[in-house]
Amino acid sequence: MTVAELVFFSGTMDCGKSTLALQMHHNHAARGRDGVLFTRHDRAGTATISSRLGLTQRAHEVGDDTDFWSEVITRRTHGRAVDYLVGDEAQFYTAEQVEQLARVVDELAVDVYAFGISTDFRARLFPGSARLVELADRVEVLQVRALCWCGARATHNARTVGGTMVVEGAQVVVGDVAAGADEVGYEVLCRRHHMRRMTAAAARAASPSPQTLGLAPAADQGRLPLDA
Ligand SMILES: Nc1ncnc2c1ncn2[C@@H]1O[C@H](COP(=O)(O)OP(=O)(O)O)[C@@H](O)[C@H]1O
Ligand SMILES: Cc1cn([C@H]2C[C@H](O)[C@@H](COP(=O)(O)O)O2)c(=O)[nH]c1=O
Repeated sequence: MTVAELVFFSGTMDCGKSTLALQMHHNHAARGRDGVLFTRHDRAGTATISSRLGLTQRAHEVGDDTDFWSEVITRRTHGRAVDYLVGDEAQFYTAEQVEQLARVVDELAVDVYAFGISTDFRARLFPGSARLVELADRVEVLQVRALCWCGARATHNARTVGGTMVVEGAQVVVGDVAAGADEVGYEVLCRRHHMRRMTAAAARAASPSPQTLGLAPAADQGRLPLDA
């Protein structure tokens, strides 16, 4: 008999979190464990967990009024086992909801696997992610590396409009890394380029063909492309 855990699987956007969430659910369900899926504000729409690899699955949409303790108790009262919860887009959960998740682990012996980005476009922790870092038994960084345009490991999420990084705006704006030219989008960057606000488009503008030369743009002067 293992002790239940609260695990926070964290990484930048587009590093495979939702894919792993659905894989973990599949593997646990295949062994007869009873799990419940939750998400909040998935790009693909309400009450959905979607992976860029093409998997999608229905899930329960978390709202401000969701109480994870009640969610488990109600199901158990109706005869379900509820062995584990999978929570995607956990950065959007409230700090109080993360505390409910910790209580579900400790007092109801339910495993909780939470997936989300840690920091927003300004490199500030989301309140839900901050509480997860504070309370989780383990924080797991995903093994698949999302890469900055320079080839370094991407560690930060930039918000872009037409390829230009913006630093003003609401903390929550649902979007994707593959956004159209005039849309609000996102791009993953290493810290160095996040702090310099140097997106791929900005790097191209600074030096038209850095990849051809095998050198970082002059304005950047540093790591070689794909020197991860
Ligand atoms: N066409 C593709 N071929 C192979 N892998 C892909 C493709 N598109 C996306 N991926 C993989 O899917 C990952 C994104 O998975 P996803 O679960 O949607 O990420 P997250 O939930 O972290 O934003 C990418 O990092 C990449 O490894
Ligand atoms: C950086 C940042 C991201 N978001 C949104 C954008 C996406 O809808 C999700 C992250 O989804 P993914 O599955 O990890 O790709 O978060 C946001 O609202 N605010 C931000 O600062």
